[in-house]
Amino acid sequence: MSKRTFKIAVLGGDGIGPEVCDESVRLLQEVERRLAGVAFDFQHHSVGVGEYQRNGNALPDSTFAACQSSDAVLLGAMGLPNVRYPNGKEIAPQLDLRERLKLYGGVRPIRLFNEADTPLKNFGAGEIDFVLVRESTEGLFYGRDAVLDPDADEAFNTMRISRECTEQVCRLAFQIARQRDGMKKVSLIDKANVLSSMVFFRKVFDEVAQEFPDCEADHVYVDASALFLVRDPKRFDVMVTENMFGDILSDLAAGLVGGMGMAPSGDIGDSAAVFQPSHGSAPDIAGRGIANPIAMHLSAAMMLDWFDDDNCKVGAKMIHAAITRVLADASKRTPDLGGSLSTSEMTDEILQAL
Ligand SMILES: NC(=O)C1=CN([C@@H]2O[C@H](COP(=O)(O)OP(=O)(O)OC[C@H]3O[C@@H](n4cnc5c(N)ncnc54)[C@H](O)[C@@H]3O)[C@@H](O)[C@H]2O)C=CC1
Ligand SMILES: CC(C)CC(=O)C(=O)O
Ligand SMILES: [Mg+2]
Repeated sequence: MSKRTFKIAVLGGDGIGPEVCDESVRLLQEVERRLAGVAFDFQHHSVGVGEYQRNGNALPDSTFAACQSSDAVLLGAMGLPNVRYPNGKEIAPQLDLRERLKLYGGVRPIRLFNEADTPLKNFGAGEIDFVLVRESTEGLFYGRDAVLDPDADEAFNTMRISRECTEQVCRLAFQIARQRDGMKKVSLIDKANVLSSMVFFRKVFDEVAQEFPDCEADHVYVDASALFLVRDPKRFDVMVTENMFGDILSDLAAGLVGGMGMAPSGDIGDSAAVFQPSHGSAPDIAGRGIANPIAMHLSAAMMLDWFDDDNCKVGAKMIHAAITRVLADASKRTPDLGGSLSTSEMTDEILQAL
């Protein structure tokens, strides 16, 4: 039987990025061995701060071309707080990737695997379970190219909300709600009480909602949503919001289920996708082999699920089930969650549970 081959561009990046990314490649290779009919062709590329320091370009053209021609990109993390472009901003080629590949949908699932990992009281495994969908190519991040005038007494960044991206991201959110075994409810997180850009976002959301009469459409202001996430996360099924609000709320949401090491992500477009944890390069723990690889592994599972292939979907379920089994035992944790396992020991546990 001939195997279907998926070409995967692997961009480890900076800090703990390569540490967790290499572990996910190891996990995927084991999944590949166990699945009939699927092969993964991993192609590693150097990106991020190291590449910028060596060659002056954090995302070389050849690497971008490789990402374009791959079936998906697996990315660790990029950027370091102390390494900046001459204009003062951090090296963040992951944002260029999202924009250039038109990855409008930043899909960030939040799930509690074990009651031991949440700071909230009275929430058991699976009782915090929602998806935050963040528009990933515009919003307030659109203003990131604004040039700072060193002599000016004020600075501006523009928020862009386009009909095209808003329709796309809202449609994606409703499609996810439809597929999930949940309340089939999409909550728009906005600031339509203050910003006209958000009034427009809400108008487009309400129009898209008409296409999904089987789903409930809800509006929550972003400040109140921060409160509700902490007080009553069960009110959310799928949330959809602009780029910066989603960036902030997705870290808050990660904190409900054990922190950044538990928060996977996929940046989805119509013809490309990048899968990476929601966390950054974590320079405070980089180089010690103690990063939690679960967010990266769950992102890898999202990638398999996104491939239009039944075998890969089985592989995604295998990874999810193995992680669920391992995390059911609260003693199996990396130090961020109070345990003593290293990054590779945590992966070994998951491999054994596959
Ligand atoms: N997608 C990306 O590539 C992202 C890159 N960044 C960049 O990463 C750098 C560091 O940013 P921070 O604000 O410190 O955010 P961060 O997400 O890297 O770290 C925040 C906190 O979470 C912890 N943490 C993160 N991932 C972890 C893991 N897998 N296991 C255990 N603990 C983990 C860190 O140790 C730290 O205490 C910055 O240069 C930032 O711009 C930040 C977020 C996303
Ligand atoms: C460089 C950052 C803006 C990336 C980030 O924080 C994220 O993807 O969540
Ligand atoms: Mg973030």
